[in-house]
Amino acid sequence: MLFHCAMEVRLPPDMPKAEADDIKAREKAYAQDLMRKGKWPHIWRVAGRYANISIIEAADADELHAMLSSLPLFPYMDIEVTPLARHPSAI
Ligand SMILES: O=C(O)CC1=CCC(=O)O1
Repeated sequence: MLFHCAMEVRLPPDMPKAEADDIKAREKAYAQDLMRKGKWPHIWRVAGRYANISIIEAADADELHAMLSSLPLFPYMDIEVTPLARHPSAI
């Protein structure tokens, strides 16, 4: 099933740049691995904010939570999840 995930990143302003750069690099590698596997088909930057809108494929909420909570940035993100169902007008 598909989940709409709105992620807002809030890194502590006093986090050393090297630490922030390392977390961001690990986040990118982890996310791109899921994208290559087809589990993360969309990610869009929210213009003007350190935030993204993503569509993530997971069997259920438990799998989604496992994926999201493994993100290196997870401790520094607010994530709002909306489960998506097929719209009856979709073709
Ligand atoms: O930069 C972000 O929006 C946070 C993020 C989530 C997955 C990713 O690669 O970056």
